[in-house]
This record gives sequence, structure tokens and C-alpha cells, in this order.
Amino acid sequence: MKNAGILARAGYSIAGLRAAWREERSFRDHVALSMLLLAGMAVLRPDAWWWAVIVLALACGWAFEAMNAALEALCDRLHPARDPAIGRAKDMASAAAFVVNCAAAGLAIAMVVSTVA
Ligand SMILES: Nc1ncnc2c1ncn2[C@@H]1O[C@H](COP(=O)(O)OP(=O)(O)OP(=O)(O)O)[C@@H](O)[C@H]1O
Repeated sequence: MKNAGILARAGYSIAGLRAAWREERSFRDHVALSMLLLAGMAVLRPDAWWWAVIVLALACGWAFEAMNAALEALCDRLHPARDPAIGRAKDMASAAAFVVNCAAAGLAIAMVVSTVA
């Protein structure tokens, strides 16, 4: 429903997260890796600003994975047949998530190195 209230819109967003979890293995993998990293941080106890930076990076990763899943679902619904343009669109959406995930992985490595050293 267009222009619904804030609670209804939050409900749609949570439904979207549940759908991404249900339908997309890469989203589930991303959530599992995020939890593993946060558990590792709870043990390593890095400076507070590392928490802010890493949580932001992980949130961006979840958001890009959800956006990638949305685009894939839309492509598959609107154009189920194979088509090079659809393939390129999916590859580019996947690339966007990949770039963010590489940055998050780099930050996680920097956090571990600077905390353990
Ligand atoms: N309809 C299509 N036409 C052409 N190529 C496609 C099509 N659907 C998928 N592909 C190719 O297969 C790849 C994987 O697409 P798929 O929809 O299976 O996503 P996925 O396995 O969930 O990938 P991701 O890891 O990005 O979530 C795409 O990036 C694209 O290269």
C-alpha cells in the first residue's frame, strides 16, 4: 500500500528481510559470517570505534545482498528466459554486493591485525 504508516512500512521491510533469508543462500551466508565476525569481536574486544565501523560495513553488506536478491527476483519474474542483458544486470548487482563485502572483509582483517598486534 502506497504511503502507509511508519509501522506498516517497517513491517514490509522485515518481511523483505525474511524473504531474502528464505530465498537467498548468499544472504544467509552473509548473515552467518557477520555473526561469526561479531562473536570474534566479542572475544577480541577491539576499540569502540572498530565496532561502529564494522557494524556499519556489515549493515551495508546486508543491504546490498538484499538489493541484489530483489533485483534477481524481479528479473526472474519479469523475464524468466535466459538473456545476455539479464545476465549482465544480475552480474552487476552481484558486483555491487561483492565490492561492499570485500571492503568489509578488508576492515575485519585490519581490525584483527591492529587489535592482536
Ligand atoms: N535469465 C538469465 N539470463 C542470463 N544469465 C543469467 C540469467 N539468470 C542468471 N544468469 C547468470 O547466472 C548468474 C547467477 O544468477 P542467479 O539468479 O542464479 O543468482 P545467484 O546464484 O543467487 O547469485 P548471487 O550470488 O549473485 O546471489 C548471474 O549473475 C548471471 O550471470
